[in-house]
Amino acid sequence: MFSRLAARLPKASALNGVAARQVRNLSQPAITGSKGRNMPAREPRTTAAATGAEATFTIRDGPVFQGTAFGANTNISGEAVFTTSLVGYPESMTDPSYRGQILVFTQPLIGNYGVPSNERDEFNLLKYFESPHIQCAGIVVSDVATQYSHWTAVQSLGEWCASEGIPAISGVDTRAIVTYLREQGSSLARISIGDEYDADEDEGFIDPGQINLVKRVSTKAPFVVTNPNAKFHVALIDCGVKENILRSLVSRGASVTVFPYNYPIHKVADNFDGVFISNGPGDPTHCQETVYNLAKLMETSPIPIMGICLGHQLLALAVGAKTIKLKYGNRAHNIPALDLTTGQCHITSQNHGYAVDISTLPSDFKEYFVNLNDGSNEGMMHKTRPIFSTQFHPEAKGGPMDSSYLFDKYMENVELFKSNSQVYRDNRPTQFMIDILSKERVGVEPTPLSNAA
Ligand SMILES: NC(=O)CC[C@H](N)C(=O)O
Repeated sequence: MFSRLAARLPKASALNGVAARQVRNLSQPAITGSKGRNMPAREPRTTAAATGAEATFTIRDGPVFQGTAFGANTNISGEAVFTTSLVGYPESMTDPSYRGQILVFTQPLIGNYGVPSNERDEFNLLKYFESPHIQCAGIVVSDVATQYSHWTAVQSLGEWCASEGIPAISGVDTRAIVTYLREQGSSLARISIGDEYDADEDEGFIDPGQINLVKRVSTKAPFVVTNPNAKFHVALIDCGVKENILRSLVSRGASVTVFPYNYPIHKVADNFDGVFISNGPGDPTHCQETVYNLAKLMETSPIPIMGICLGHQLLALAVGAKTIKLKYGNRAHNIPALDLTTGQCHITSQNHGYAVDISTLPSDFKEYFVNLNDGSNEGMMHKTRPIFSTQFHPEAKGGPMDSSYLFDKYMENVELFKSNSQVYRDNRPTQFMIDILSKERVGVEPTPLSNAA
């Protein structure tokens, strides 16, 4: 019914942006003894800045755009995708879900509020970034601001890109690029610095859709984000988790143990009050181990589960549904999602190229949210058990906080599960947990992609 309704609605213009709202300021008790979030300092990249050099943005089998470089002096290729968000470039660029992608901004002026510091909050989580490094392969903007002004800014966008080894191009017609991508669908592309890109020297275009990117961004060993006043302990499957997902859980009274994406979670779920599946890059069908583990988990444990974005897609695959690749995806901070249980519309933050094919959902699940722009699926829930997931990002960094109540809903499920649990647990770590707590987070460095992943 709602898909038909959505089909009748006029298509919202992709450029019809609404300013993102302020992110809530969380004031929470100070944390002690937090382990694992101290990523090893990274050696500065050797790539030099290419500021002012000629640069080319080439779409495979498509148009070529000449512009000016303002980031690192290096050539890359990847999937060209566009975001219509007006603000939040530091958050988007550090979101691991953008790994392997060249991010085209439709907002014409980017960089005017600079780049913030890597300051951490009371939970030892990054305050202004969603991971310690830039994750997208490169960026494309119409007009880059070299002068910046903001109380959190410590450097310009160009300086940041150069120090992180990320090429960037400005002075190109991003409207023409987006028009092309909307008509042809998301395409492989290349940023080349210096002489015009020579097709004869084509090294091939890297297709991130063919690579298991989750393996690259997931933690290599379990680590814990501690809330000293935690009432609950949640296990999170890290497929490329954003800092604000961790913060959204920890600030609601949970300590979170973060596991590698392929950790056999069903074997350790007994130690936890809830399981959470994070966002992440690439095609969900690459994560077959995670899908298997989740299916086993749901078969053997009544534990509450919540998933976001890739987490939603993996949960859907685990219950036997299918995922599809969208023509060009949804990347914006103002996408309307209708809650089918209440009839309320929420303005949501999104970044995805794949979606769940809702017609393949098994009968014990129902659709939870639907996208009012294109009718695509935005979430699902189990009909009787505390399991639900969303395609959009309730943690919304950046973006509107309309749907942050979903974390409250999850924590209610976790609380209920814990209080009904037969085994008394006082939040002191089990021997299993002590073993895990002794490990630090293993840093995950951005590495250049190759098709031979
Ligand atoms: N933000 C995400 O988790 C993205 C999920 C998935 N990689 C997609 O593009 O659909």
